Amino acid sequence: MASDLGGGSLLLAWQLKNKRVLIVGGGDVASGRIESVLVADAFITIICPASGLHPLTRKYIDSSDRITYHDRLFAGSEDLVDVDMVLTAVDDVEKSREICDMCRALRIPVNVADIPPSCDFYFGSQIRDGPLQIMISTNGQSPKLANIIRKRIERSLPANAGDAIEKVGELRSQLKERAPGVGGDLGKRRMRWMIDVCTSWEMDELALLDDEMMQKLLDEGWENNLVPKLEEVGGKRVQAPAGSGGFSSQLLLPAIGFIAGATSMALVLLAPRR
Ligand SMILES: C[C@@]1(CC(=O)O)C2=NC(=C\c3[nH]c(c(CCC(=O)O)c3CC(=O)O)Cc3[nH]c(c(CC(=O)O)c3CCC(=O)O)/C=C3\N/C(=C\2)[C@@H](CCC(=O)O)[C@]3(C)CC(=O)O)/[C@H]1CCC(=O)O
Ligand SMILES: NC(=O)c1ccc[n+]([C@@H]2O[C@H](COP(=O)([O-])OP(=O)(O)OC[C@H]3O[C@@H](n4cnc5c(N)ncnc54)[C@H](O)[C@@H]3O)[C@@H](O)[C@H]2O)c1
Repeated sequence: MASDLGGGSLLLAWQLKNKRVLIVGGGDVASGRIESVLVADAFITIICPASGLHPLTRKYIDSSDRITYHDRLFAGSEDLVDVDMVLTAVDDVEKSREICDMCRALRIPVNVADIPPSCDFYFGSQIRDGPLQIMISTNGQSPKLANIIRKRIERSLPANAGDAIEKVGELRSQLKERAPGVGGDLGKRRMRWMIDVCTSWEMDELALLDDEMMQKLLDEGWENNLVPKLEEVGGKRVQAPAGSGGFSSQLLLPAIGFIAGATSMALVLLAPRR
């Protein structure tokens, strides 16, 4: 119901590839920002006196060709030219506010680590497993609880979710090459078939897909509008070690854990603000 909506933030997977991110500050918090931004394939400029660099920040500067480093204090709006995003993590509240005001005037999205009202977006506690990305946000209420909840969710995830997603991604792109086009009846059939594959195969089975199996799945499955089983495309289930409770319980327990993790995350994300 529309009247129940509000009080949250927009959750997105922001595509930063080859965009320019300015990080002001080089301490502990900045080093975490650098990692988050490098994962997203952006170009980074760091402005911070060398005396304030955290060892991790120094390591990133020395090892990444995506980072341009300036050994000085933030100089003013000339540092904001051609910048797509600004992250400040400095121990100087007045300077932080000043940088935020300049960014807002230039309409550059900005995050100020120590002043939530000066943030256009917040960071969150992150889980990454290949293409799987989970962010836990408490919408500014309790970063430490976000960190604790992340650890619980991490423990409950299926071991090979990242592999399964990668394989399904490959299958999807091969299917789109075989049956190209956007929208229309073909698009609907493509989506229906992908949904059927993902729901009728277990996560462990999807993680086993190789090129040959994908080819068979497309030749025999997609072309005939059906979903063959793992064995029918030449795959073999991995035998559970003796005494482990067998294959189905091996799959079932992580699945229950995942649903619990996802539910707890949803509860956190949807919890009303105080
Ligand atoms: C999730 C995480 C991501 C990351 O930074 O990468 C993150 N903070 C993390 C840790 C952490 N931060 C702080 C503590 C000390 C304990 C505590 O205060 O709880 C710890 C815990 C620790 O260090 O273990 C202190 C703190 N944080 C903020 C302020 C300013 C303020 O609130 O006024 C103060 C000083 C408060 C004061 O002076 O008292 C503000 C923000 N911190 C956010 C994110 C955004 C909201 C996230 C959300 O709503 O969930 C937001 C709003 C802005 C932003 O940073 O984007 C990362 C955990 C990653 C992980 O380990 O998994
Ligand atoms: N958002 C969060 O998760 C979070 C967590 C902990 C602390 N904080 C807050 O974030 C801020 C940064 O924390 P930190 O632990 O990285 O601090 P820090 O002291 O380790 O680092 C601050 C850095 O800013 C640099 N700096 C100061 N003024 C500058 C300027 N004008 N131009 C360029 N660089 C400048 C310093 O040289 C230093 O490298 C603090 O105010 C802290 O209270 C935020």
